[in-house]
Amino acid sequence: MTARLIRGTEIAAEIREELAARVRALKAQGIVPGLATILVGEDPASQSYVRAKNKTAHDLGIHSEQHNLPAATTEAGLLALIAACSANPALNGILVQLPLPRHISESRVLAHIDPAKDVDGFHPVNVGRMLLGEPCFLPCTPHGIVAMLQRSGVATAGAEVVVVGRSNIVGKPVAALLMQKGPGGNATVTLCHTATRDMAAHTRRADILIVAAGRPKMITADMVRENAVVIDVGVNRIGVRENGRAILAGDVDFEAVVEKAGAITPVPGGVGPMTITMLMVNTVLAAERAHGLAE
Ligand SMILES: Nc1nc(=O)c2c([nH]1)NC[C@@H]1CN(c3ccc(C(=O)N[C@@H](CCC(=O)O)C(=O)O)cc3)C=[N+]21
Ligand SMILES: [Mg+2]
Repeated sequence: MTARLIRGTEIAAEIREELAARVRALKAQGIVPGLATILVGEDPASQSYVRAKNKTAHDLGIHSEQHNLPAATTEAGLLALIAACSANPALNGILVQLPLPRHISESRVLAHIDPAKDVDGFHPVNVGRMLLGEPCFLPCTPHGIVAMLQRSGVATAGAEVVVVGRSNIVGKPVAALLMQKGPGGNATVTLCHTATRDMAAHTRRADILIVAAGRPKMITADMVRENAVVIDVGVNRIGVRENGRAILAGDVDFEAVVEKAGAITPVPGGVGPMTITMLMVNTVLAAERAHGLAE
């Protein structure tokens, strides 16, 4: 049997519809949620992600401003812009697109964002609160994955979840969310990485396999349990079409794994659109919190 497709595009659209109602409720009180995106340099993939974020914000009626800085921007210059955005009451959310140029310290930059406006959930205070299960901004991709599982009826309680990849923006936080006590959590989580011995022995035991390794098609069918739920976080540009658009591949060998899994996310149209939508969720939540309308 071919796996059921978990369509991020559709789930994200459903969430955005609910969000639009919250934006309307805020506007009825004279509140317009505001998002600042900051991009340093001219990486084409980063440019297209940031454009997509601003467009989605605009479509939802969220005020958004895009700051494009040259690659040669100094760290001090970037910190000054972040301080200005942090002090601007019209802005509820600040997103600094990663990766940053090598001469800028990502950790210093992320720690400079007001935690109350850290809609990416990357500030150390939000990372700590997430681990403690306290109110915070959840990082967008992990939050999107949990929302996607919940809305497609995949039970996580008691499930064997295997995460491949230990990045700060996906692997570590998605493992933390799924092991948390409560709805959307309660899973038994294993995290694999480049030093894991016999990775396939772990992945084959997974009821839910989440792959965020950044290696195109690394998960082959023999590594997947029959009827497993497979969440593919990879967005690898593996070539260019004649029309100039990138050819994308996930970290999962989709054509083979779709025949073995019970459910699978496509690339594109899977986790990616969820990531952008959860950023909007956090921006609206930030606006609600700023006006005492949410915890
Ligand atoms: N501060 C920060 N926050 C981020 O959330 C962040 C970041 N930096 N740096 C890079 C990663 C990557 N990321 C993606 C967002 C959307 C898609 C997405 O929408 N992908 C489409 C395909 C889009 C395409 O054609 O490339 C899809 O999968 O359907 C992918 C990847 C956010 N990131
Ligand atoms: Mg099957």
